[in-house]
Amino acid sequence: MIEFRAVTKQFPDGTIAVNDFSLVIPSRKTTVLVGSSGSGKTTLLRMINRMVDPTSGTVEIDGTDISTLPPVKLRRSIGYVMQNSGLLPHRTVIDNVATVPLLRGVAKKKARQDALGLLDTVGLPRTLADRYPNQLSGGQQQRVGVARGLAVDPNILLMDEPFGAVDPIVRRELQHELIRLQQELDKTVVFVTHDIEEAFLLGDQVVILQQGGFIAQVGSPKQILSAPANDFVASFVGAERGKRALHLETHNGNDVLVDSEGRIAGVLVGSTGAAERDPAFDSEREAQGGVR
Ligand SMILES: Nc1ncnc2c1ncn2[C@@H]1O[C@H](COP(=O)(O)OP(=O)(O)OP(=O)(O)O)[C@@H](O)[C@H]1O
Repeated sequence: MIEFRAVTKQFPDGTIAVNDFSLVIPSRKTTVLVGSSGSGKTTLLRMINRMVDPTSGTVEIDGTDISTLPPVKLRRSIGYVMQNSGLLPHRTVIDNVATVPLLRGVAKKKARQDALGLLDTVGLPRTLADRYPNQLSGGQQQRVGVARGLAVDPNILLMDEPFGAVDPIVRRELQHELIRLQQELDKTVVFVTHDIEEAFLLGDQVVILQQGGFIAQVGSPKQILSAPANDFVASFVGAERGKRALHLETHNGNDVLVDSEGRIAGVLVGSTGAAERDPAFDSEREAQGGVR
């Protein structure tokens, strides 16, 4: 469990990025921080691995105040995946994935072997192992980024807009891969996005933020969709804009996210998942123009 207790971050230029923020992030679930640009999402994420330290307040992991832990050691024990994959351009795929384990002293042969296994995990063919990042598609690069984030077998995986730079179809593929991975790996995932649809698809817990890291609402997608806490949340969810208004429907016993034009955006995490394998569901999706 990760806990923020009354955390404030003021940068040296006086900007208060996060003001008196408190939140419990449960273990082995996906928590999504969603909000518009500048609401403090990245700052909050980076406080979990001490890339940023709070000005006041504490961040705890499993009851330990992380300000008492050495930052580099902490950082190397937590997976971090960022937008544009953050891969080192002059290193091959396999070397990128193995970087942190090597830094932590894992033998070269084992680090390489483990890295090949991680390519399997994220659905990349091993034949890509010796390519350089610029020889991969954007989606493949992001998968390598996820493999690298998983390379130290972390309990916690931080993801900062990891799918923000890829086209919508690849983005949807990566989102579904992440749902699959999460069912398999059972990590505590903290995911940042400005896309509410992505937040609802991936999050067990969704945190809607306003400027200064002010929590407009926190809850499961179902709770937020069925009872937006205030006008801000309602308009963020799209309830008042009409066009992209999201709502829940039940299909084959699953909670399905549907937009105002009747298109199915996906099956909510925590649903049984049966609909994704149900041919009836596929034909229904096709009839509605498919998953976007
Ligand atoms: N190093 C810094 N120095 C000064 N101000 C900063 C610094 N980093 C972030 N900020 C400011 O803190 C606020 C929150 O920034 P942050 O990057 O956490 O927001 P965000 O929600 O992740 O935004 P985005 O979606 O655009 O990435 C913004 O006003 C930003 O300009």
